[in-house]
Amino acid sequence: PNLSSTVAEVNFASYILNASGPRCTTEAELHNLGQSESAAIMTKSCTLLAREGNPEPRYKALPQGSIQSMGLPNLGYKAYLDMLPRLTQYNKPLIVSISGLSINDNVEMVSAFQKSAADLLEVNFSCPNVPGKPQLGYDFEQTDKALAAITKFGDKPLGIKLPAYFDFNHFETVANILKKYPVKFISSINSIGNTLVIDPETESPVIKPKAGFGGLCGSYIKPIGLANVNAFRQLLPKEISIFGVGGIYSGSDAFEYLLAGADAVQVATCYQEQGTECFSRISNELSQILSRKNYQDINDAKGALKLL
Ligand SMILES: O=C(O)c1[nH]c(=O)[nH]c(=O)c1I
Repeated sequence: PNLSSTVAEVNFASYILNASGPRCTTEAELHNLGQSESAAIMTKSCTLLAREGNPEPRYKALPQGSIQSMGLPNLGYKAYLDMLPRLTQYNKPLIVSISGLSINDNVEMVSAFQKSAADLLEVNFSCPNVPGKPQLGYDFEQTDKALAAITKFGDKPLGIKLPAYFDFNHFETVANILKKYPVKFISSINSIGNTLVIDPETESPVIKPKAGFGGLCGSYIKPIGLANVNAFRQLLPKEISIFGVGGIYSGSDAFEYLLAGADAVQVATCYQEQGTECFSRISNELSQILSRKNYQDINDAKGALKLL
C-alpha cells in the first residue's frame, strides 16, 4: 500500500521519519539519515551558539524507553545553516528544529532558516531540560507572544513541537492560540518533562542533571502521545498537519498514531536504541498491517479510530 504522505503541503515518500533529538546532531549523523529509509532528515534542536549540554550521565535506557536530560547539546544554528546544502542530495525533506533560549533567539534563527535550504521549520516549544528555563509550551501567554514574533516572515512551512498536555482546557487553549497564526503543522509530543527514575540499589537517580529530573521517553508515553495527537486532530483545522511522536517502535505503534489522525510519525528513542534500520522495519511492518486490513492507502486509515 502507498505509505507516502503530505505534511504541511510537503511530500514525504513514507510515513516514518526521525524525530529531533537522537543521532541527528553532527553532519555525519545527518548524512546517515539521508542514506536511510527515514522519510526526512530532521536536525537536533539548535540554539544561537553551540552548547555542550548537561553533565553526564544524562541518558539512561529503561526497559520500556529512556529518561534523558541532554540539555540541548548542539553545534549552534550557523553550523546547520552551513551543512543544509550538502544534505539536499538525498531528495527528502530537510526539517530544521529550532529551540531558542529566548523569543529573540528564535526570531533570529527562524528568519535565517527561512532563507535556507530547509523545507520545514520545527520550532521547539517543549525542551524540558535546560535548567532554569520553563517549557514555553506550558506558558500560554509566552506561547502566543512567541508565535506572533516567529510567524511574521518567510513562506517555508513552520510548525511547533509541543509538550504533552493532560487537560481538555489546555488542548483547547493551545489549539485556539495556534489557529491565530500561520502555523502549518504541530509535532506532538515531546518527552514528558521532569520525571524521576530511582535505582534502589545505588539509592540514586539514574541521571545526573537537575537532581535526576529528566524527560521520559519511549513506550511509557505512547498513550499520552496518542491522546494529544487525537485531541489536536479534532480541535485543529485539517490545514494544520500533525506529526505524531512518542513511543513508536513498530508498525503497529505507527498504525495507532495513524488511526489517531497523525499525518506522519517521528521516531526518537527506538532510533536511538536500534539505529537507522528502524525506519525500514517500521515502514514494512506498517505496510503489512495496512495490507492485512485492506487499506490501500494511508489516507484510508487516517483518523479512522472507531469509537466504542
Ligand atoms: O535535553 C534535550 O536536549 C531535549 N530533550 C528532550 O527530551 N526534548 C527536547 O526538546 C530537548 I532540546
